[in-house]
Amino acid sequence: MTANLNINYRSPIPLGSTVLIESTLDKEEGKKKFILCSVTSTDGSRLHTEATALFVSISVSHLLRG
Ligand SMILES: CCCCCCCC/C=C\CCCCCCCC(=O)SCCNC(=O)CCNC(=O)[C@H](O)C(C)(C)COP(=O)(O)OP(=O)(O)OC[C@H]1O[C@@H](n2cnc3c(N)ncnc32)[C@H](O)[C@@H]1OP(=O)(O)O
Repeated sequence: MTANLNINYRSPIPLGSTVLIESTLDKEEGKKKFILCSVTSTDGSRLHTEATALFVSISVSHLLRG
């Protein structure tokens, strides 16, 4: 489940562009997973977007709690 999501838009992406999206697991602490993500031009020369996210593992009962 997404607990936190931060996105920095560094340069515009022209309509119709093909981009490269890379995401990596930065670290894991128990049920917390910290993810890094970037969107670049396909040759990697231009950074469009970078993001960090925290995902927390949950049980089905967490969803049912509402
Ligand atoms: C680079 C460009 C990016 C774009 C790339 C293009 C690709 C595009 C594709 C995709 C786009 C992205 C798509 C994302 C879209 C997201 C939409 C959704 O995901 S909709 C769901 C929204 N999320 C909720 O509704 C959760 C609501 N919150 C909850 O249910 C709970 O708060 C939950 C599950 C998050 C945690 O609750 P607990 O009861 O299980 O656990 P507790 O004890 O509160 O927290 C566990 C640990 O996590 C930390 N924690 C929790 N929330 C935190 C937070 N916000 N910041 C920091 N730490 C947090 C706590 O401090 C705790 O840490 P300690 O174990 O003590 O070390």
